[in-house]
Amino acid sequence: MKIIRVKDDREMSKQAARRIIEQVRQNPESTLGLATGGTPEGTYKELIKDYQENQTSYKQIRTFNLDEYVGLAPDDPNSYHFYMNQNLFDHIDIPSENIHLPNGLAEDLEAECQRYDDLIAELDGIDLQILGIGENGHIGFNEPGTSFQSHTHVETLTESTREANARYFESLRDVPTHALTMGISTILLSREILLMASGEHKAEAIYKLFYEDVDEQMPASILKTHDNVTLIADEQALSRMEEASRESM
Ligand SMILES: O=P(O)(O)OC[C@H]1O[C@](O)(CO)[C@@H](O)[C@@H]1O
Repeated sequence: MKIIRVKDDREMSKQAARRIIEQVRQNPESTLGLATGGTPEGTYKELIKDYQENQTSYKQIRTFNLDEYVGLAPDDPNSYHFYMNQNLFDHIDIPSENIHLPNGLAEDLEAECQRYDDLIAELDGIDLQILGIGENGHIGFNEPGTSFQSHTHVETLTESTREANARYFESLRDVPTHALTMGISTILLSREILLMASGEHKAEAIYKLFYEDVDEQMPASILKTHDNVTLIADEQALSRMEEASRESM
């Protein structure tokens, strides 16, 4: 895993945006895998800025988001559909038919998961996948204990994830208990992965990522087996890992 160490969230966002823009320019028909949450917000702002200043076009780009809450409609302000429209899609020239997120309102959730995986495969997979990391090491919504062989599936959210994401909701009670998420094996099929982390609250997860074995209890640890992963992390997120490496010298 390649590591790019940056000063802060702003630098992380710029570095990630730079790589995404390069991908879009080199292959305007790329398929991007996108994430939600706090981590990629600055990156999406940078993409919008670049679109306005340099007219980088997304007309032929296709996107697949990692996850969506079960039970939230696309126009629900807490849904990841809404987040993506507000934070990126409404501000660039991507056609709506090129945008894909799992449908959290599907009547048959199992069939919806299968449809999502089939569509990713049909469109020849993901060229560049953006990932954040949960404080408990989750990627997408794959919580600790999820099989590394998992495909897109319904995940029961842990209390710690619901608490971490409650900041977007009126109260913890409103945070859905389940989500649809690309599985670990779905994520690993991406040809390139950009993992992003910023802030001290991510320091423990990043430390475990490097200092603990590849284990299903630490979902992000599987990324160490992929041959094209770059971690872009800021000083705070790297602090615990760097402290441990200093101590072992
Ligand atoms: O970026 P945050 O808000 O810290 O969340 C970490 C990860 O957890 C999720 O919210 C769950 O999918 C991701 O969107 C994100 O990458």
